[in-house]
Amino acid sequence: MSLPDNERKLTIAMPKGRIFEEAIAFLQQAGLEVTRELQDSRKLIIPVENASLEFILAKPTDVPTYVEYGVADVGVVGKDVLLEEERDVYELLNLEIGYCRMVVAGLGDWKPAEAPRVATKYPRIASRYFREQGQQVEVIKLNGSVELAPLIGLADRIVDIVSTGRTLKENGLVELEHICEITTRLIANRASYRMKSEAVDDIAQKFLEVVPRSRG
Ligand SMILES: Nc1ncnc2c1ncn2[C@@H]1O[C@H](COP(=O)(O)OP(=O)(O)OP(=O)(O)O)[C@@H](O)[C@H]1O
Ligand SMILES: O=P(O)(O)OC[C@H]1O[C@H](OP(=O)(O)OP(=O)(O)O)[C@H](O)[C@@H]1O
Repeated sequence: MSLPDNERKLTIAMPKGRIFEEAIAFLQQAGLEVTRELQDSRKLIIPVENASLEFILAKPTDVPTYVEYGVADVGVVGKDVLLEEERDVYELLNLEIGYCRMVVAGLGDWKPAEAPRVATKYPRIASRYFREQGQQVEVIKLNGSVELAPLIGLADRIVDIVSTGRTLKENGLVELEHICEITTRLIANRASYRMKSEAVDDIAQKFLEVVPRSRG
């Protein structure tokens, strides 16, 4: 028995930006049809005819929002965003791409301050981490160029993502504490997971077969 269209068609939220190309390569390896339109155009909604699929291209931090509200059934997003946004979604699979790590960093001669201030794009992750460490700090939210903060005296430490380590090094900062490893995840809307279980399982299964190849 074939399912009605609204139970088969799956909307996938994809993150624009840094992990887009790696995520697209992952989709291709999983056998999904990746059209020129998805790769090259400025369109934000890209249907895949014949495949009962539709992609929406979102800012990475918004992917869990689209999925929580069910306007996307599934989404591809970094663990950092999931930890920070705390959206009510299912985390289905670790795709093991987009590897980076979340760290505490500071100047090489860093010493504990009397009124410690931590600058970050990730205030929830930072607050949770220092609370768990039993340390009282003031967390200052920035939207980018976080490494600037200790250099100009806004904060004594930062919580940020490191991948090559180049940004820290070129700004005279060092990694002080490791918070967690970050990779890209497949997430699902809770209702879609039940109502469109066949289509969601199909994607998850296809992705699962690619994971061992992305490891390493
Ligand atoms: N070196 C890195 N720095 C930041 N994010 C990285 C890095 N390596 C992998 N990632 C992943 O890429 C995602 C961020 O992508 P991107 O920088 O395009 O998003 P953004 O932070 O919304 O962009 P913008 O810089 O425009 O605000 C993160 O959620 C993370 O999982
Ligand atoms: O270890 P690296 O390979 O140097 O990468 C880490 C840098 O990349 C990210 O910044 P991004 O380029 O997204 O710019 P932003 O500072 O505006 O967030 C992150 O916040 C670090 O600053």
